[in-house]
Amino acid sequence: MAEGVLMLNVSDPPPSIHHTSSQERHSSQRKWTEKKPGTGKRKASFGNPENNSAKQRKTNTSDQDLNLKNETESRHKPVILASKSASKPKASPKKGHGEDKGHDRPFIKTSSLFRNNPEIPEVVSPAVTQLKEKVFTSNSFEELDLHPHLVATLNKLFLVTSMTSVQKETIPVLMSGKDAVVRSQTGSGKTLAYGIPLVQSLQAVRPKVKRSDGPLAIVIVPTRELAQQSFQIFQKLLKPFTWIVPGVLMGGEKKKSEKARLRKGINILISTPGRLVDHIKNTLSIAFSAVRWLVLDEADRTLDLGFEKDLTVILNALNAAGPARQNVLLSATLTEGLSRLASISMTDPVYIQVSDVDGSLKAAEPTPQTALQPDLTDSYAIPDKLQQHMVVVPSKLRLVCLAAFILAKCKFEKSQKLIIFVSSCEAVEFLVTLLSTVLCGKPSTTSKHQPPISFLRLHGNMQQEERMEVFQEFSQSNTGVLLCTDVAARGLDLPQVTWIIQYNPPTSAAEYVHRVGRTARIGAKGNGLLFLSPSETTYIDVLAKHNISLHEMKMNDILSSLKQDERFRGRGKWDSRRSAGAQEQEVRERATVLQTDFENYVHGSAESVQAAKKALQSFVRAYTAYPSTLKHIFHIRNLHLGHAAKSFGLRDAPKGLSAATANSKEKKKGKGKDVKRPLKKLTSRERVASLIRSEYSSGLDGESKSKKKRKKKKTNMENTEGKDVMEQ
Ligand SMILES: Nc1ncnc2c1ncn2[C@@H]1O[C@H](COP(=O)(O)OP(=O)(O)OP(=O)(O)O)[C@@H](O)[C@H]1O
Repeated sequence: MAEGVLMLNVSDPPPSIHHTSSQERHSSQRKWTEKKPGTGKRKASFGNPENNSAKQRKTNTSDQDLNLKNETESRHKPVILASKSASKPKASPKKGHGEDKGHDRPFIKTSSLFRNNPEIPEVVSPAVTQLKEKVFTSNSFEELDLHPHLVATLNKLFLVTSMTSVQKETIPVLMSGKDAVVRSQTGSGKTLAYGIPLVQSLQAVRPKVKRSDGPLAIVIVPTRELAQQSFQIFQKLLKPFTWIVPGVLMGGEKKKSEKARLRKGINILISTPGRLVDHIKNTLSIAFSAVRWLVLDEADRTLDLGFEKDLTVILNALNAAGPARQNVLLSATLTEGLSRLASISMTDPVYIQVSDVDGSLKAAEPTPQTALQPDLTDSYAIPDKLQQHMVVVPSKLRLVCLAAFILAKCKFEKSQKLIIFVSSCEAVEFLVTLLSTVLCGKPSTTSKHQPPISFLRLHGNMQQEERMEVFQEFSQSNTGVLLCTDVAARGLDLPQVTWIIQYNPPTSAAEYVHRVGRTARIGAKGNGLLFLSPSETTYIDVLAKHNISLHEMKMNDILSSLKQDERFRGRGKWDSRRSAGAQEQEVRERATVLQTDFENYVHGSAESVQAAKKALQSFVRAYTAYPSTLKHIFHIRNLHLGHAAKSFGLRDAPKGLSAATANSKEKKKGKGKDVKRPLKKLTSRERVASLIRSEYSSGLDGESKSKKKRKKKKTNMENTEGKDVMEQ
């Protein structure tokens, strides 16, 4: 069996699984059932980091049990969610919730949130020298030998005049016809760094490019939203050059209409890898004989486990058909592994990356050892104005801590726009419903006219049309909260995001960099907050190895913001001159009221209990997907199931939770198509690949389902793609 895979099967005797409320008070020794290779099933008592010694517990037992009966009964009514997109969550509140039944529902007391938690360790973030990269240069686009209409488009449509560092280095290299490997920080303008020379080169082709020439450039990106975003950038860049037609292919769109567009002709083809492979295999009219540019944006992701095969098919198809072409690889986190691909698919590429000396970007001409400088490949440049924070939160308190943070930002501060990264689609669905219902459900007594917080969701299991709607809605809004999976981690340029919250830690330092890079773009300010449980705090050492340093925020400071919200007042009458201990007690009481609200909502209907269990299960499954290099930090045996259950509003750890069953259900739906074995038998690399595929799926798997549901009207894409629209 793979390293430390947890057996949490229904067949296991219940006492082996941790439970929270009454059980935890009596069991000082918690036991997991774990199977070790060759030893058969055995029961083992682990030094669970969340399993406190009696001494540690003493520190947390000062709080009283709270009699919350009056406070918690009928606390909130289910509401229609605040925003259009968030108004359609799957597990929407329905009759049957305790709140609807009012006094009929028996009161169930929330077990103490603040007892039996692991001690929060002292966290010392190692000192690191952060790699800094200058964003802007004083050089203007006029200095380059670009078509004047292209320069005018940049000035008037993109409102940009001076080049960023990565543009200054990359554009001349690509205009000279060379291949390039480009690494520069998130939000530094890499899209235009390849888009400008690409358009400059195609507009100069004589005789003029015709639609019927088919693709001259192929741009591969990992997600549909990024494909759409890149397509829109090309539409703008090509405004003066109406004879060159851009087009996008991506999962979730009607293949038939994509085929028709391919037949008519697309000159700059932007696609997710899976969808392009599908057309290579099934669309006769796709021809690569004219392709002279290949761009792999977010190249490290595109080359990742999940997409490796797709990329091989694409490269083979291009190599078989096309003339010599220019190749470009770009990302904020290109590592040395990329050099391998560069060496087989590129000709003497120029490496462009930040210099550690002065923060400027440098282009390194090919040498016999051409590669990203090994001493720099592990260090990721983080935007200068990005404030990075972390908070250590015991599992039981995660949900209230997240909720308190959201309230602090979105209710008591102005113009805050948050992205919250969560490890699974099911958990995103569940949390959006839970948070929007509980946090917006009860009218505030202090601010009656305050608009509700807008919660949106984005993940790989959503219908394509809705994904696009959410993406556009969140892009255009000035405030709100987007809960999402890593499907939104790469490349998306969402304006004015003020906070990135990583509620579940990412599976690599590179993913950390991309997630947090959705804020502080192009010289703007931004903030990041990483949630870690006490057993996960050594993750900061992993990040430090990549020159990433975080400042600690205290959980209690976040929770204290609940004091501003009268809805969570509890039963206490708090004196303004009270002692520090009394203040702490007030915070605890308010947090408990909020947790009780969550639990009352969840246990108010069988449907929401089911949704919570599903979300918990998917969280556990995602926890098994951390790569083996991080297993010493994120090991499933470190999870306390009862405490984790609380963070999904469940009063107790559900029985019969299995890390494997979620995967087998996914199999039936056709996800993880390359992996035939049950999840528990997969290697950790395969588990990561399987999860990545399901998140970044090009949409082929979901096609039949989406076909049934999709309306007949033409999609935005079909209406806006192509010459006709660009001429409008
Ligand atoms: N020269 C420039 N001057 C001002 N703004 C620019 C310039 N070039 C690009 N931008 C803007 O910077 C933002 C970020 O650009 P882009 O999305 O290309 O970054 P990126 O480096 O690809 O980021 P990521 O690594 O996250 O994909 C965009 O809003 C873009 O319009």
